[in-house]
Amino acid sequence: MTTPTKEGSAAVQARRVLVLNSGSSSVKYQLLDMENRSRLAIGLVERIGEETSRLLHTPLTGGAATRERMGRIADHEAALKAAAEELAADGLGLDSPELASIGHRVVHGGLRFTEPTVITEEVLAEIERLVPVAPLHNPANIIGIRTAQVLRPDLPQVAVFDTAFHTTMPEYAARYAIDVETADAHRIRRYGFHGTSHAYVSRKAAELLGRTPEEVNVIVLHLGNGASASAVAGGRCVETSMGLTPLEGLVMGTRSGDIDPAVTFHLTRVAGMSVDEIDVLLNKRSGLVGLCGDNDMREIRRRIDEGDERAALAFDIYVHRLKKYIGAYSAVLGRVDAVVFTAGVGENSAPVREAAIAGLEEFGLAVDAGLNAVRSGEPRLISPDYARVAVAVVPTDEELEIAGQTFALVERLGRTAQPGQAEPLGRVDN
Ligand SMILES: Nc1ncnc2c1ncn2[C@@H]1O[C@H](COP(=O)(O)OP(=O)(O)O)[C@@H](O)[C@H]1O
Ligand SMILES: CC(=O)OP(=O)(O)O
Ligand SMILES: [Mg+2]
Repeated sequence: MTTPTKEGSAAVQARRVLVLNSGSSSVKYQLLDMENRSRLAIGLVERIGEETSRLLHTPLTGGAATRERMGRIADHEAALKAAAEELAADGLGLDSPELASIGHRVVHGGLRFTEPTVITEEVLAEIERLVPVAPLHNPANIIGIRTAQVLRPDLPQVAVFDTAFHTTMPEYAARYAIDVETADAHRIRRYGFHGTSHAYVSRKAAELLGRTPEEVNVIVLHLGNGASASAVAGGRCVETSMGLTPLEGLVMGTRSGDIDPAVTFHLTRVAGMSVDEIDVLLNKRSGLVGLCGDNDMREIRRRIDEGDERAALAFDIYVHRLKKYIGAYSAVLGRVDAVVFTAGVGENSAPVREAAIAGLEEFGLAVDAGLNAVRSGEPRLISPDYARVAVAVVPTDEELEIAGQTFALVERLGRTAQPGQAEPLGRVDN
């Protein structure tokens, strides 16, 4: 993209993309140069709204060190403004004519958004409409977008949706077996999340195997604080574990994953809990934290090493659920070329990977202890040569993927726009 300078004379190449990943209480951001797909700066604002907010900012050019700001950052708007100040202090301010676009991770896009989308008022209204099915995520995404629009009203803002990759799921995988009229009236179905990660990781896994994405069937296990599994056949998602909301499926840091839905009626009737209380219970006080009081796998492993039985049981429940999904998705795919671990737990916890694959030799799966113990930021195989199915660790990079999709879209639109017609960018609706 070419952007006029402030003087309106010579033009500079706008090749930078700022990526914003706004979570319920945090904002992660990265500024990337898409000329060579390199990072210029990365940062994180956490515990937004608390007295103990913290901003960590790392410039990646010029060798400067990480900077830390402690103390209350009231809301997502303040967080983003603080991040913009840090970037400006490194000479990477958002007012730069080199900035081509701001790419936003948006968690719930329903069925409508299957591609990266330039954000218009109408697109924002749709993201807003989906708040009830992504209450922890979409509101934060909306504030991130609104604040970025104020900071750079002239730039196209692009939404990249967690749900987009999963829209290829066949109807029989996406539809719940409940009354069709009720489901359709309220758009109740499996949407799936973490799609940007599942897409990126499944593609990288094919590369690791020396094949094209079209040639391989893979099971991706995205194990972060939120966790989800997906079955990807020939580059297309055919099944995933998260559902209408990011609550279903695997055991997560604070979310229960699969339970009998009748647990909710039961709690209403016998414990007198309200719907909102049950929502908090299942989303924030369940999963690993509900089982043992900790949601960080490092801490859980440390406690297990000290003989803590609650931590050991939480670990076993977490791994048992993973194993069930590996088995189920092996059946769904018929032939599996690779099982791939990614995100914080998947990339770093050798004990989780070992335990999840243990006993699956009949499925052609095995882990080599030596390879599994290697720590690396690179995609790598951890299965022995004799194993029929590869087991791999592939670090995810949602920000790079969002930046790539954002930049490709604004470049495409920049090319199709007529000279002097830059303005309609903001109204493109796809
Ligand atoms: N070295 C490690 N060993 C084991 N688990 C780790 C390690 N580093 C991070 N984790 C796990 O990864 C989780 C965070 O994963 P991440 O993908 O960053 O989550 P999110 O993006 O959802 O915030 C932590 O809560 C912790 O359980
Ligand atoms: C959708 C989801 O669960 O996201 P995260 O893992 O970032 O909470
Ligand atoms: Mg994540």
